[in-house]
Order: sequence, then structure tokens, then C-alpha cells
Amino acid sequence: ALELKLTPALVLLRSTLEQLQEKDTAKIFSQPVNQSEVPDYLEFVSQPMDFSMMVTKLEGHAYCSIADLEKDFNLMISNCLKYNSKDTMFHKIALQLKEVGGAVLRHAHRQSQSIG
Ligand SMILES: CC(=O)c1c[nH]c2ccccc12
Repeated sequence: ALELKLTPALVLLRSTLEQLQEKDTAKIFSQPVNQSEVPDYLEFVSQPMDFSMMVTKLEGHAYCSIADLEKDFNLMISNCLKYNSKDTMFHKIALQLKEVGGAVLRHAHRQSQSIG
């Protein structure tokens, strides 16, 4: 029903996730890492995470708070830092997204305190 779609908490979660995705301008986090292209991926990463999975989880009401969203965002970033060595573009992009995403999340935390 409509009222389940527009609760302020869900609206804030959706807008926060959209802002995080916008910061991933290279779109390296939009889809799961393709394990057929990257056969050793699961030797380094035990719990893959990407923005498409986070959208599915959000719409499935798996996130009750900004903190829940932040946990998967941090998992996604740390997976990337683990698999891709320091000298790669992907590693550098992940470090940048960690910074700018952190600011988005801090602002969202403040907003969620005001909507209760
Ligand atoms: C986010 C991430 O690690 C990757 C995103 N696309 C990839 C392609 C090959 C290996 C790793 C990746």
C-alpha cells in the first residue's frame, strides 16, 4: 500500500542510497563483481556486496536504520580494498568513495535523528 512506500524513514533510506550511488561516478559498485570474469574473487571476499543488492535489500525492508545501510556500504568498500591492491584504480576509487560516502551518511544520521 502507498503508506508503506512513503514513510519518512524509508524515504530517507532511499535518498541516502541514491546519493551514495551518485558518488560512484565510475559505476564500479553498481552490479555484483562478475565471478565468472573474476574466478578468484571469493578467495578474498566472503560476503559480496554492491549497490544493486543494497537496493533489493532496502525495498525488501532489510534496512531498519541508516546504520544498517552504512554496514553494507562499509562491507562493499572493504571488499574492494581487500581484493584490489593499493596500486589499482579500483582501490583508489574505493578510498575516495569511503570519504565522500561517509559525509553523506553522517548527514543522513543527523536527519534521521530529527525525523525520529
Ligand atoms: C568493486 C570491485 O572490486 C570490482 C568491480 N568490478 C570489478 C572487476 C574485476 C575485479 C573487481 C571488480
